[in-house]
Formats: sequence, structure tokens, C-alpha cells
Amino acid sequence: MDESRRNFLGATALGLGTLPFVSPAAAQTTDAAAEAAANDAVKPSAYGASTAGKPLDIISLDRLDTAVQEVIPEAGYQFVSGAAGDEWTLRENRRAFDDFRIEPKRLRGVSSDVDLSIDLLGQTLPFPIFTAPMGAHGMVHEEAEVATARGTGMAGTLYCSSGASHRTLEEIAEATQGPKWFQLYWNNDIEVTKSLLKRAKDAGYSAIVLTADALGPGMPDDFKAMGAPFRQDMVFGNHDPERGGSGNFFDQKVDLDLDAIKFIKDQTGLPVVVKGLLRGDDADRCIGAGADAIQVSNHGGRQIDGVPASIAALPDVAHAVNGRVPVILDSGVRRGIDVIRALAMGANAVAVGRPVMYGLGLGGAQGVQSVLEHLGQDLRSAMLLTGAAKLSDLDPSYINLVGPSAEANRS
Ligand SMILES: Cc1cc2nc3c(=O)[nH]c(=O)nc-3n(C[C@H](O)[C@H](O)[C@H](O)COP(=O)(O)O)c2cc1C
Ligand SMILES: O=C(O)C(=O)c1ccccc1
Repeated sequence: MDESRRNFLGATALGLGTLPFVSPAAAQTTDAAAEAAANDAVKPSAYGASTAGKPLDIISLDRLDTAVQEVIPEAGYQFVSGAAGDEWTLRENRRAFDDFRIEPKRLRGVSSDVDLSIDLLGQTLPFPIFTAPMGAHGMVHEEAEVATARGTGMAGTLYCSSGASHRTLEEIAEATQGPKWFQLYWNNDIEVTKSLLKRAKDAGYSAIVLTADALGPGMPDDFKAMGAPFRQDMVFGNHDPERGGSGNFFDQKVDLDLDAIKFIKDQTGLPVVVKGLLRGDDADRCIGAGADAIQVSNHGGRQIDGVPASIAALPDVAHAVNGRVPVILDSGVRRGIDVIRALAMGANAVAVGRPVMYGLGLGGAQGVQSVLEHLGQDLRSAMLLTGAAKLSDLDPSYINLVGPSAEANRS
């Protein structure tokens, strides 16, 4: 391996300090992982990341959280599962769905072959659910993003590739037969940013996602308390090998403005999705600046604690967007009824983060496929029980908004 590429944590412009590595030799194989070694399906490496490859029998996505702790290293689990600060926003991302009470419609002749497919920026998805951009999959599985992308493609849906991936964007692009978008973390060196955009376009990504809400990797307290041990043998693969020096993500430009949207469009000719908005006025500004889609998100609660749940922010954003561009929602989506609530309140699709990572740990590519297909099936039965014959039927008439989310949207 090229030594300069190992050096990706050199830049600490974000004040993160030097993040320590876990060397494979020093890393202790966990008891759980040692136990799992007895199981043919799971062969932990020295670090302990999973090598599982099997479909999963899923009861609910929430239950994967407990199961995955048996097969991935403690550091990986703390990194993925945790969130910023007191994790109030993380909890709120789940709780606030309860404010969106479903008011089902009966005897409407809804059949079980409901068409769940959608068109999103010119691509067809089998259901309005896809894999959110997440970095550092090597913390969870030896095959890292290559397995996640393959599994997402096996489910036929969209893989959004993180700009902080452990594998290169080209390797990831090759791994999936399905639609793919590239999420950009803008580098301080504009030549690196341009080169990433060119590489993404050349590799066949069909849209660029500009993440607008992140300062650095999520740093949950429990992960910091472990010394934030990122893996030594992993490389953030979107680093530009030609340029040496620090890796892409850790030299991120944080003072971006609306000009970034036009720049990406000019460089690539691809549609731009702005991810990480929680306000209608921001959505309006971004559309004015050329955004082709808006992703309502609080980054799974991993960046700033104390902000509202994504679902609570959705009505205001959807109202401002007013159908001009597609709206995507992520953060806390775990069940079919959550997808119904999001779509009824104006989203066109949802993205899912942590459950996909847990599927990756528990079953590799096949586990990822199981997670996405499970949610698709759960949506299908939720549609029947809600009495909605097609996705376009879903509108606010199916929802009674109560509690804090109703208060927040009363204006
Ligand atoms: C481990 C992890 C890594 C993430 N990395 C990125 C990233 O590189 N870029 C990005 O835009 N969002 C990133 N996110 C945020 C997700 O795209 C998404 O907003 C969030 O996970 C959705 O919430 P959920 O996990 O509750 O589904 C990450 C989330 C997790 C859990
Ligand atoms: O942790 C995150 O949320 C995130 O965006 C990220 C950034 C860099 C590396 C890994 C994850």
C-alpha cells in the first residue's frame, strides 16, 4: 500500500485532534467475535470486523441493533450506533414519528400488488427506499462499501456512496448493478474536489449529493471514550492518490455557500441533491441556486444535538419546496409506517442509515439486501392496512399531526 495514502488523518483542520488508530495486532478480538469464529458464516479478522455473508431472517430492523453487537467490534458498534452530544436528537428521530398519527381509510378496494416503484431523478427504484451515504464501512465488515453497494444493487435500489468511504468510488461503482449517487465532502484543495467530481462522473454515478450539515465524522461520547479507534489498515478510498497528503474527508471545507451547487453542476452536468436541511427557507434558497432535490436530514443525530427530528422538520420543508423538486427524508426510518408518514407529508423517498450497516455486519451483501427488502415488504403491508392504493394517494389527509411536531409546525 502506498504509504502516503495511509496518512489520511494528517489534516486536523476541524480541530478533531489526532484520531488514534487501532493496529490490527494490538486490537483484541472480542469475546463475541471469538465465539462467532466457531460459526462458519462469520470469520472475524484480527480486528474483528465481520466477514459474514448470508441472508437475514428479519423480525424488525430495531432488533438488528442487539444482534449486530455479537459480530462486530465494540468500536465499530459505538461509532455507528451513537450520535452527537446527549443523543437527544437521535432519540427524537424515533419519537417524533409518533406525532404523525395514521388515519387509515377502509373498504377502498386496495390490492396487495400495490406498485411501490418510483422514479427519482430519472432512475427507477423498486420501492421509495434507498441506502443513505455512510462512511467507514470497514469498521463493520471486511468487504466494506463494496458489499453494501452490491447488496443494495441486489435489492434493486439506489446506493448513495459516501465521500468518506473506505473503498474507492470506482470499486464501489463496479460493485452495484443498481442506480448510484456520489456524496461529496468538499475538499479544501479545489483540485481534489474537481478530481473527485470527475472521477464520480466517469464511474457512472448519476447524481452528486452535497452534504451541508457535517463538520467531521460522528463522534459519539462512547466512541470518544474508547479513544476513537479508527482502523489503521483502512484507507479512506476517495482520497486522490495523485495528490498525496491528507485524505479527502479530513481536509473538508466547511464554509461552503450556495455557489457550491452551481459549481458541481458546471463541473459534472449531473443533478445535485442537497442533504442535511431542516428548514423551509434553506430549501427555497437551494432550489433557487439550482438544487435538483432536497434531502431533509439531521445526519442521524450525529452532527449537532438539539435539532428537531427530520420527520418533524419535513412539513415546513415540503411546504416551501411545493413540488418543485423531489424531497428525500432520512434519520430514524425503521418501519413501513415511517415511510408512509414521510411520503404522506411530502417526501418522495426515504434513505436508511444504521440498519443497513447492521445488515452489512450480520450478513454482508446479502444482509444489506435483506434489510432493504424487509423494509420494502413492511411498506407493502403498511400500504394495505392504511388503505392507500398507490404511493401518489398518500397525502396529509392520512395523517393527524399531534404533540410537539404539531406545535412546531403551527404557523
Ligand atoms: C456510521 C455512519 C456514517 C455516516 N457517514 C455519512 C457520510 O459519510 N456522509 C453523509 O452525508 N452522511 C453520513 N451519515 C448520515 C447518513 O447519511 C444518514 O443521514 C443517517 O444515518 C440517517 O439516519 P439513520 O441512521 O437513523 O437511518 C452517516 C451515518 C452513519 C450512521
Ligand atoms: O460519521 C459520520 O456521520 C460521517 O459523516 C463520517 C465522516 C467521515 C468518516 C466516517 C463517517
